[in-house]
Amino acid sequence: MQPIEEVSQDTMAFVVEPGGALSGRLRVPGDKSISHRAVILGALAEGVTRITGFLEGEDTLATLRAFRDLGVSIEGPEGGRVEIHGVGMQGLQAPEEPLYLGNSGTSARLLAGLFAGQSFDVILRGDESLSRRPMRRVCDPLARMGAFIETTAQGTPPLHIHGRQPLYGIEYAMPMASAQVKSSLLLAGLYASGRTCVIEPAPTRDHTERMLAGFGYPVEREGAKVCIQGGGSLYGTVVEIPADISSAAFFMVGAAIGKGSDILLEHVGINPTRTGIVDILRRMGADIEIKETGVVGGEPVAAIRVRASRLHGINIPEDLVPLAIDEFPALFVAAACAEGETVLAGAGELRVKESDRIQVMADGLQALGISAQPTADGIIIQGGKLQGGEVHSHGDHRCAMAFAMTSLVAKGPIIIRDCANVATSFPGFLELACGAGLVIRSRE
Ligand SMILES: O=C(O)C1=C[C@@H](OP(=O)(O)O)[C@@H](O)[C@H](O)C1
Ligand SMILES: C=C(OP(=O)(O)O)C(=O)O
Repeated sequence: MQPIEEVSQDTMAFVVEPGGALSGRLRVPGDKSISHRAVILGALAEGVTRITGFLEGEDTLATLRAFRDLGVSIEGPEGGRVEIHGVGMQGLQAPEEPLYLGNSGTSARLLAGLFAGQSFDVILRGDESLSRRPMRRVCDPLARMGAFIETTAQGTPPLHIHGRQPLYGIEYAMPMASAQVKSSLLLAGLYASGRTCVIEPAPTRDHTERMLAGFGYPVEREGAKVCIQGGGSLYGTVVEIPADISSAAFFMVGAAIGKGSDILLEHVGINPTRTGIVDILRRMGADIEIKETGVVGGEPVAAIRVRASRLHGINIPEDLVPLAIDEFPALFVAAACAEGETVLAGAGELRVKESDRIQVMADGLQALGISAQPTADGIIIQGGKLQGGEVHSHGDHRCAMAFAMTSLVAKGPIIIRDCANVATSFPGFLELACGAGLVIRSRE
């Protein structure tokens, strides 16, 4: 295995030229959340799991590498295909070294839950950004289940997860709407005695629950409460992963704002816990057509057509926030191009993602001449004319790709700094964006 580059190469910039329009048919890479879960459950299953559409991005490759380091035999990925020879619930082996998870919060939080129930110790580490992400949100409830996990004094990684701790099922009402926290506890719950129940303050993505069922593990849902009984088994299966709506989101926004644009995004996952972007853009006046084309791996998929239209500012309903949580950098760009004011509140979680996405986007939009006022848990954006200029993504993949879309309406060239992490969720973004009509190149 190649040595892993632990210090991010923060030198890569995108340069985008003004103008252009998006057109054609695009298929963005596989869903990141579903790809992580397919590897995790495939590794724990009895028998072989065959995955297609796997996201070959750095985040999901970090999860895959972690299981190889725990003795799981995994073939691929090659063209999105991965074959996992599951070792069963008790078959993971102690890793020789700490596991390096790069930029991936999902890997750190989900694996913390899973490893809490093992018979060996594991240390989880990450890059600069992951080393700042809050982990008490999983470590505290896991401790209530009997886990023993050490963090830094700030509650951040590295995480030292001590094995050989008997776990007990609990009922936990999450203080924040987080699919990572829910999934972490459910994975620990597989190893706990009794029932583990998680209550959500608002619906969050439910890929873990759907996929557990797909691997033959019963999951009960009663309203906002999801429960599993520990001690069962998972069975290898076939998992077809749809294109990631969070990656499609950049092109949805680009097509909505770019004069003359008309694109068709193919085979996109439209799980209702992920489609907040569609609801919000439609409320802003976007022209979006959705043609459901089937269900793959327990997830609904669709072709999404977006044509340019005049957008107007809105007050974003708070109940849509968890359903569009990763799409706000792109939505802020839509708001910057809309007529009037867009107000977002109840989205404090954006401040603890790969970057403080409220501040980073506000700074960037201001640098491009837009009035963007951060608040404690949101932002107020006045639509206006975007100028050219220089913005900084602070190593945040979603901010980098969102800023790239501003070129469709900007008056001058834009330099976006620190874009290497785009590969964490969207390998091939530059080529796909170029092919669709964005005038974009990278610069070292
Ligand atoms: O469970 C998941 O796969 C994810 C859940 C969300 O995080 P939170 O659980 O922190 O909201 C999201 O932002 C992240 O990109 C992926
Ligand atoms: C927040 C994200 O991912 P993670 O939490 O896995 O780093 C994201 O991809 O936008």
